[in-house]
Amino acid sequence: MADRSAKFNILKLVKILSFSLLFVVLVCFVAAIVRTLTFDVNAGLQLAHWEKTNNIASDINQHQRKELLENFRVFPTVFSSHLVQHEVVANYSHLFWVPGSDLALVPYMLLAHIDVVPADESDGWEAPPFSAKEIDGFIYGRGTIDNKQSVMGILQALEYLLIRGYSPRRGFFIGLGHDEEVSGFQGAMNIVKVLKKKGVQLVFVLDEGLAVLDGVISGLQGPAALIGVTEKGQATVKLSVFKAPGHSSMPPRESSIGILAGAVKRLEDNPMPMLFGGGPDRRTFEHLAHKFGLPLKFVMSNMWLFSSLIGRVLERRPDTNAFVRTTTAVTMFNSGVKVNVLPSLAEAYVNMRIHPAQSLQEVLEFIQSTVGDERVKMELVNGFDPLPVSSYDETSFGFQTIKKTVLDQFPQVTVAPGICIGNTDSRHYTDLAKDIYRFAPTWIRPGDTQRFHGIDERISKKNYEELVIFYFNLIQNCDIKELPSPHSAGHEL
Ligand SMILES: CCCCCCCC/C=C\CCCCCCCC(=O)N[C@@H](CC(N)=O)C(=O)O
Ligand SMILES: [Zn+2]
Ligand SMILES: [Zn+2]
Repeated sequence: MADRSAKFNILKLVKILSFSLLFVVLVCFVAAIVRTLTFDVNAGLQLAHWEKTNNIASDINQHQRKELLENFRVFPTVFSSHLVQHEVVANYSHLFWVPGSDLALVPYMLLAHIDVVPADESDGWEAPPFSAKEIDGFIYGRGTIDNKQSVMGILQALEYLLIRGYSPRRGFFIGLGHDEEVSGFQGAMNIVKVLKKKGVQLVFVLDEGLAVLDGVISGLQGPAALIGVTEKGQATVKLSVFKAPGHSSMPPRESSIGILAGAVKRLEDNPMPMLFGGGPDRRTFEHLAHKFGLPLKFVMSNMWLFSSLIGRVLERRPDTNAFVRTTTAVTMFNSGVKVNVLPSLAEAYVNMRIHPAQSLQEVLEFIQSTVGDERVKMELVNGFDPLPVSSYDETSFGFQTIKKTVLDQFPQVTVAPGICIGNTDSRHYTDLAKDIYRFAPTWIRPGDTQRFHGIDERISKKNYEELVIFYFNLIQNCDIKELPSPHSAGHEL
């Protein structure tokens, strides 16, 4: 009898538990649906009352459109205006200072770099890489999207503003580095030294980096302007194996090349863990969530449940994979001088880009344990941690002013914070500015991400003009004394 009653009680308990579980699942499901329908972390300041400082119209007439392309190198007004101070730093880099009329306003700084990575026409370019040849409305050439578009865009915008009688209320600096592609140790670092000596502090810095992605994020309706609020860290590690040299007719069981190749293969076969979901990468997708159709909108609005699923999808393509983990790239491999000599030394360079959720130290430990062979020596050539995350809330002057400028010009775009997957000169500016952003409105469409440091780097004439207008408007927008209050959104009668 007691047995039957115990059995009955257990059955009852199981029933109650099942119902409770079902109830909890149901509540979660309803909450997730409600969240999907209402989720929009990106409503922002767009409806607020912005002080109007962009009083000079940005129209470019037919004559100027022609001149804009012809005068690709010439900015006579910038270099002759009494408003602009210019100095050459470290022999080749340029620093400009345009003082503002209101000394109480903290200046900002625009950055770009004039150097480029090498390019070889024989790699298969459609046009010679230093010809700036125009094909179907695109200018082909090394540097057109990394980063001459910003160098020229900033200077051309300033040229137009000065011609049209502009003088800023908020002062600003322009820094054009000459060695960004080899880490900016001369250009950016010396510009920073000059500014530090003058005691300069900046309200924000805007450098190259992310872009307007159009059709690059699968499922997103419309283009996304991702503003880099941090950038990945980097570790360049040299791996080397020494072995006694000798005659190739009497080889040992393992050569220095073979041992090193095994180490490199282990690194490629064991990617660093997928880390999507903990930091600014998650915020990117939360900002974009309302621009996905169902069922993706449901997924993006409920990152607490689906972040690992999103990460798994993003890791499938090299450009989006870079967003979700520390990447491993073997970029150089050297050994051997003659076909019948066993080489004593084999060397390989591994370039890792460190996700914001990891540190340089963790990455070095990972390489060591993955290589797992004492014969392979490891040397850190250059490395640094991921950069601090800049502000992107509604009180963030730099982020909101850049966002407004983007949205005024491209209303169809959704703006979101992002992680810059490459490195920039701006990483040397952390002592001068708390807020550093990496963005230019360069339009990147499917297939374009491979053009960075690759073949057929190009920019459309239309996009170049848009860049000029962007900087033209941004400079004027920065003249506001402060951001509007988020509560000033217009409801008055
Ligand atoms: C879900 C988001 C997907 C993100 C897709 C990636 C979009 C790609 C857009 C822009 C490409 C990023 C290029 C960043 C600029 C890199 C500048 C550069 O090349 N820097 C050198 C500097 C150096 N030597 O350290 C670098 O190697 O990083
Ligand atoms: Zn660059
Ligand atoms: Zn580059």
